Amino acid sequence: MVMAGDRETRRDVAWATAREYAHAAAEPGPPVRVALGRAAGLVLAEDLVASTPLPAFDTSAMDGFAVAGAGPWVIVGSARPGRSWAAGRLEDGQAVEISTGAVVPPGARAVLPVESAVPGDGEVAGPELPSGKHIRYAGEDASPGSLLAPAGTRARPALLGLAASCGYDELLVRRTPTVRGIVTGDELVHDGRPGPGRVRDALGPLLPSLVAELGGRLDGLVHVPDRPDTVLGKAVEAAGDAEVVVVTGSTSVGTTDGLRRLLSECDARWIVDGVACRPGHPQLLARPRGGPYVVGLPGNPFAALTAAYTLLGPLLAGLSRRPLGRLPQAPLITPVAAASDRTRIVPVVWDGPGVRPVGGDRPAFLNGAVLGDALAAIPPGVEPGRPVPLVLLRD
Ligand SMILES: Nc1nc2c(c(=O)[nH]1)N[C@H]1C(S)=C(S)[C@@H](COP(=O)(O)OP(=O)(O)OC[C@H]3O[C@@H](n4cnc5c(N)ncnc54)[C@H](O)[C@@H]3O)O[C@H]1N2
Ligand code: MOO
Repeated sequence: MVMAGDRETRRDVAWATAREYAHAAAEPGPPVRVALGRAAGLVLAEDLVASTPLPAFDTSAMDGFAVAGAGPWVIVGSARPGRSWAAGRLEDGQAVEISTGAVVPPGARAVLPVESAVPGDGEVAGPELPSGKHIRYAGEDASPGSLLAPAGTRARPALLGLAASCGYDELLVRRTPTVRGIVTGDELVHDGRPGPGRVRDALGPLLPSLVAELGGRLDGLVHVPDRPDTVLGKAVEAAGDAEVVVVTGSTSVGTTDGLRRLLSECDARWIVDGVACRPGHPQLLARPRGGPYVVGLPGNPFAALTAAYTLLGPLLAGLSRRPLGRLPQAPLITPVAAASDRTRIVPVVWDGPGVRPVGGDRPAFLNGAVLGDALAAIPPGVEPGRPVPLVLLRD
């Protein structure tokens, strides 16, 4: 368990530690019960366990004949999905024509697939089959009470199908954390081409899908000028009904960058005050008392993106009680010099057994992140050829 520290201990935190701090700081709200059809994408708040044996009954894995004893077998009836052969127990020398998914009659020893069956007059012959062949026995996949998915698993399509197979009509899940966006910058324009003194806002357009990808829901976005400070303060206050407020720009030390000052003035608890990485160094995470978490992303767009994967992603995971998990690792095929004192974050593509930098990764340029499969987080001082952690940009 990572404990909260004072501001000094939260300055220029190592990149991997910053992720842990953000994750550990999250205090999720109570879970809610929702209909299965509304649970897509939400995170389980309790373990998913099998409530019945799976399959729930002995069932045929093949279209053919359920047979008892040695052949040839006299055909005494048929069994279809949803319509069982109800005439009691199959005796040796008898067969029931059966469809895949139908209940296997008691007494049947195996299912003879139709392709192996030799039809006769009211009977069927075929090769000898090992006992149990092509029968899926009740409880073979899971017995009642067995753990199918732990709390913290996201309800992806397979989980929804599995829950339905088990007979669940509702699931206990975490609400998707709500996020409010505040984009700061007097120089920003929202349409047309960039030009001298005109910077096209890149973060407003990317925030909704980035937040969704990281497990939250952006439920509002405002643009505020850099000055006066009170404007940013009022915007943060107005966003108080969201769980997380993301402020872009304003993270640095210039006269127009008021976020740190604002958070200090309201006596916020500092969770991360700068991360020892490049780009993204000035990012921050703090929580004004009784208020939402405030994530500060640097204004430079690639720096903001890397910062979102560093602090916002782990925070949102924590708010849904999703585990942080261990990042996948791979070596860099083309060596990249590690920095001595900070993590370097570099977009990379897969290349055989490793990854290689794709370029286009200066702090304001998103091209590398567009083309990359992952962001490699190259720890300080790591030796060339060693595996480095990867934040995947694509599934
Ligand atoms: N004296 C220092 N100056 C700076 C430092 C430092 O340590 N000492 N750190 C630099 C680093 S690193 C970064 S990153 C930036 C972070 O600055 P802010 O978060 O305060 O952001 P701004 O100053 O407002 O903008 C920086 C840059 O990004 C452009 N920008 C801002 N918002 C957007 C947007 N929505 N879409 C596209 N581009 C945006 C803005 O025009 C600036 O060019 O601070 C350095 N300075
Ligand atoms: O850290 Mo800044 O984010 O390098 O550009």
